Amino acid sequence: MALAAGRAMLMRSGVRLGTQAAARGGNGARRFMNHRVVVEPNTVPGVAVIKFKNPPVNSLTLEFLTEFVICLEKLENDKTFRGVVLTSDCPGIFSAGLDLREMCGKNPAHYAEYWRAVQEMWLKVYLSNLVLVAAINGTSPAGGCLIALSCDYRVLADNPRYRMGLNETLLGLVVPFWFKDTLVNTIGHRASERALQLGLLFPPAEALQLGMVDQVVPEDQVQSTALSVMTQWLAIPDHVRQLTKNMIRKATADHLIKHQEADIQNFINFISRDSIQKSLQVYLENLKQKKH
Ligand SMILES: CC/C=C\CC/C=C/CC(=O)SCCNC(=O)CCNC(=O)[C@H](O)C(C)(C)COP(=O)(O)OP(=O)(O)OC[C@H]1O[C@@H](n2cnc3c(N)ncnc32)[C@H](O)[C@@H]1OP(=O)(O)O
Repeated sequence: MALAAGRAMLMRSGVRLGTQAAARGGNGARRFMNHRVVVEPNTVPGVAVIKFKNPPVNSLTLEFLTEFVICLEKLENDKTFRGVVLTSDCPGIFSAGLDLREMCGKNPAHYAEYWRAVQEMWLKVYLSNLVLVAAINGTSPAGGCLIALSCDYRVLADNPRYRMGLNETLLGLVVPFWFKDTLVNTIGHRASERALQLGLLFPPAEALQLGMVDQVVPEDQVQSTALSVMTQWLAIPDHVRQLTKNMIRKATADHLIKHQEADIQNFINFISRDSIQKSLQVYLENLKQKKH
């Protein structure tokens, strides 16, 4: 249903589905390209690399979210793939999180469509049958951090400029319960309480200490490390690993699935408030100002 809506949206925006450019790379591997998400089968059999390519900062626009979900779905349905590495094609930035312009100055119907796309993306990543390893080669606040937290394993580049965390309170936003649940499941209750209230963004050493990431490695080794970790995960038969993953994650996902419509309505009510719109505009303005 969501996929169908996404396809319709992409058709409206002029993106042709089923006609991804396919080219052969130097090693003979096929390389699929959408506009904003690039999928590269890798040298590790059964593993694809998804590169986020939505410059300048890989913000999670409606179109990006739709392409990303369709890509994951295609890989899941193609039985030659068992694992995916998620990484970024934008230097220094994994993802800047939800696109602030999607949440500013729009109408309730747009907010509903956008929030449903955010929910569907999270459910798709969180419950994926594939092994997902995040190769975090840049900063990843808020929604960007959520994507990484929803993977099975996280490798972060050792660069003190790269920060990770759920910083929603710094934007005047209340973190959705399923963002919170994902963080609590990863770093525990007490650490989440502090991180979420203060909107903390952690440098690599602290992210590692908290358990927000599993490994910190030199920047030029992020993808190769993610691929070698993948080999270990793929040594486990898919069906037992998938059933185990589902058993662990189902309750968290079901919480959103059960309250999906109420969560959309809550988002619309919250984001439409004048005070929230004002603080998002100020935040965007501050991002612009810091350049001058
Ligand atoms: C009930 C629930 C209600 C609400 C829940 C809503 C949940 C929201 C979760 C989120 O994900 S909110 C988004 C949080 N993201 C951030 O706070 C990141 C903001 N961006 C930055 O801190 C920086 O841009 C950066 C560190 C990612 C990159 O810095 P730098 O390389 O210096 O680039 P610029 O800052 O110059 O940015 C370039 C360009 O991109 C625009 N931009 C940046 N982030 C976003 C974004 N998230 N959405 C839309 N646009 C973004 C920025 O404004 C610049 O645009 P110009 O037009 O000025 O070039």
